[in-house]
Amino acid sequence: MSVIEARGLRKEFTVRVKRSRLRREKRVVRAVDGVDLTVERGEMLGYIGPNGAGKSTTLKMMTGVLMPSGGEVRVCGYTPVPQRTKLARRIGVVFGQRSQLWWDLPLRDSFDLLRHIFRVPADDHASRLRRCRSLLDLDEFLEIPVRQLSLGQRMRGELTAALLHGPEVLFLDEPTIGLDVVSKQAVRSFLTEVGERGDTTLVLTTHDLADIERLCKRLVVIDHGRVVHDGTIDALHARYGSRRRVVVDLDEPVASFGDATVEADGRRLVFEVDGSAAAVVARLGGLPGLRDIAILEPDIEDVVARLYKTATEDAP
Ligand SMILES: Nc1ncnc2c1ncn2[C@@H]1O[C@H](COP(=O)(O)OP(=O)(O)OP(=O)(O)O)[C@@H](O)[C@H]1O
Repeated sequence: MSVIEARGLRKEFTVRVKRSRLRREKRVVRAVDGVDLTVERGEMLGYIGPNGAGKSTTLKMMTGVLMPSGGEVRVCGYTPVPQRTKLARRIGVVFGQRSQLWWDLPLRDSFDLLRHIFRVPADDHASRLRRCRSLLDLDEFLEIPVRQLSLGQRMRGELTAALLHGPEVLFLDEPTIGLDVVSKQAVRSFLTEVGERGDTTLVLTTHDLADIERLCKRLVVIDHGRVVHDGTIDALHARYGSRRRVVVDLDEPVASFGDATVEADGRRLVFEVDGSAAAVVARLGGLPGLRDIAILEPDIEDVVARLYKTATEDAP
């Protein structure tokens, strides 16, 4: 069953652009330009795109913060803006740059207030909070006012706050932005656990592609407000002909070796292979001074960079 349905979803902003000292012109920015999207229950969807592509605007329309200029969107069966209050009970939202917590209150008090606002039965609240406390290590800062928390601690608090009422869909806009590696890992492991239970749909925007690789099977790429890819990460690699690389380091330089690219003054050979690297490795036996061999999987950063570049070149 689909929990999100968008058809021809559009959002335009009218902005005033300074043309000269006295002249200002109105310009229409098409932030989201006809997005079609269906998301099924339990999916973990990565929604990515370059800066200004329209990701946050899409999420804002899906969560009832912004009214679409055109098209349709339904989330959990509701039309987000007019049915915002009902929708709020069914979704959780984490916007990395904004907080849903009470700045001056200890984290625990924010959680209690949310329980009352969403009228969550005490047992459900307690069991969800217990789970978040253990998975996100909240105990050491539960009693500290939110304004004194580090970014990583606050983000763990935000995730908890977004989940305490048991939402069906969790919207996450840049949830790992600015976090150190340990906090990033904590957030990713937590979201993996949430996703694997299968009852919460995750929609995640991020510029950190490691988040996507770790969490999302399906990737939707948007550019200039339009969807330019919708499919698995593997499909993206296949579309852009990503290949594995065998990198061979040598003690002595060589001028050439078969179809390898020679780098580092002849001390490094790089082979590109489709599928198994065994045949390349077998050919290396006769090479003198073989120091090291590494097999590198296709890099999602490279593929996505190519995709953004192509999409920008094709844009109207
Ligand atoms: N309130 C607004 N008024 C005018 N223009 C806006 C407004 N909000 C967004 N835009 C414009 O709409 C476009 C899409 O912005 P949006 O924030 O959705 O992009 P994004 O993909 O989330 O970008 P980023 O990765 O940089 O956060 C941009 O050109 C932006 O300048």
